[in-house]
Amino acid sequence: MSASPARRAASHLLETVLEAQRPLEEALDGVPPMDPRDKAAGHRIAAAVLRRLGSLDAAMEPWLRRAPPAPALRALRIGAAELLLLGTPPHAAVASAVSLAPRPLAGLVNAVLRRLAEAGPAALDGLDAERLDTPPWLWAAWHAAHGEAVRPIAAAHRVEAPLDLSLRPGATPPEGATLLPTGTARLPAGTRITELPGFAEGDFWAQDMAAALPARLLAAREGEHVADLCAAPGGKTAQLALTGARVVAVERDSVRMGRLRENMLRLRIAPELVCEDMARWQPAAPLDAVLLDAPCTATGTIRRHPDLPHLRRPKDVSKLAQEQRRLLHAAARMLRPGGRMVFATCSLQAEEGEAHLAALPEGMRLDPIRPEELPGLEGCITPQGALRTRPDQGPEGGMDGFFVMRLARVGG
Ligand SMILES: C[S@@+](CC[C@H](N)C(=O)[O-])C[C@H]1O[C@@H](n2cnc3c(N)ncnc32)[C@H](O)[C@@H]1O
Repeated sequence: MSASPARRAASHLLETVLEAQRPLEEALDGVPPMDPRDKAAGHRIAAAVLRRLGSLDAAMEPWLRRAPPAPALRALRIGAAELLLLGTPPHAAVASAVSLAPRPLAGLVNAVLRRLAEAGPAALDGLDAERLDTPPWLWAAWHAAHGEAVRPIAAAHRVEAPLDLSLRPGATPPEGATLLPTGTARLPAGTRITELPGFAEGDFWAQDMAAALPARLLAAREGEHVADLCAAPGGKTAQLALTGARVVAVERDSVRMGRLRENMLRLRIAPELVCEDMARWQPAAPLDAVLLDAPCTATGTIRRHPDLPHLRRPKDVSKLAQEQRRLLHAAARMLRPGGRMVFATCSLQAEEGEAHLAALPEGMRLDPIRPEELPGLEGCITPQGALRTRPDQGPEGGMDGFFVMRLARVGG
């Protein structure tokens, strides 16, 4: 038996993420041409392995004397995920994993997976899944930042996020969607946005419920001159432009700017586009408001990107936090007296969030977020008036982890 295209795709994805240390999205682009359904099935298997890697390895450990070579380990992990998490019939899961393994190691893969098939999903019982599936440095950082919530945060990462949509004003939510109190329409995980009626017409775009909050908190008004300073792929640009404000979208990466352009075309929005490092860009006149959705480790989006815990390192956090400070200061210089800024990161790391409150740019003060601005999420407002969301919070299905603070330039 030769391995199915879906399992070969899964193996390629795992090799690219875990061994080559490249992002899953990039790995997906590199999958050899195949039926899209096979590719989607391979993606689903690889994502399950990445989400539960520690647990799967722990479940197999009793039958492994030492770590097998990488190709055999990949086959074992794929087989284990299918047996323990994805409900694949045992004979198919074992046989296909065996066919993925290099010849001399096929016997080992067969022996281990047969034992695992006998145990079934109960092989995961009693394991400390939250800890096993979270790199220790992230666990420690989240424990320091969020206390006992570290465990529910880790548990939330086991589940794929729903598809959240931001709607164009006046658009009807797609059938079957739940309308959340903040205005986001929520559909089950795995829903394909491009297949929803209204997609081509630009009635909505994908945007996590928490990701829709920063632009709302900026409260741009018709006629105001506003910049979205780290704009691609443009979810927040769309929100700002649909208020009637005059929006300029600044993005440094030309490929990502191309995606933003396409999204704006579909949504029938025409902001001004500037492809440049925002720290070098100067508006023609001081601005009324800026949104700075700064580059970050994105650890608040692990439910959507299960590769992140395997790719990020502690040094990335400090490097990005430093870059965020640089951009924060540059953004502050663009505002008129009285002008507003919303700073956001989709990170759970305090260094990329709460720590910035202690070092505001000169001439800027905190403009505390008020509970009445966020009905249903009042508990996510920090004592200082910033917003902290976590994946274990919010309505059924959770939300991404974001830090958001609103600042105002003194005077005016
Ligand atoms: C968190 S993403 C923005 C997501 C976007 N705001 C949205 O809602 O769709 C950060 C973006 O900032 C861009 N970026 C990073 N550094 C930048 C800089 N110095 N100037 C402009 N854009 C930058 C990245 O290429 C990336 O597209």
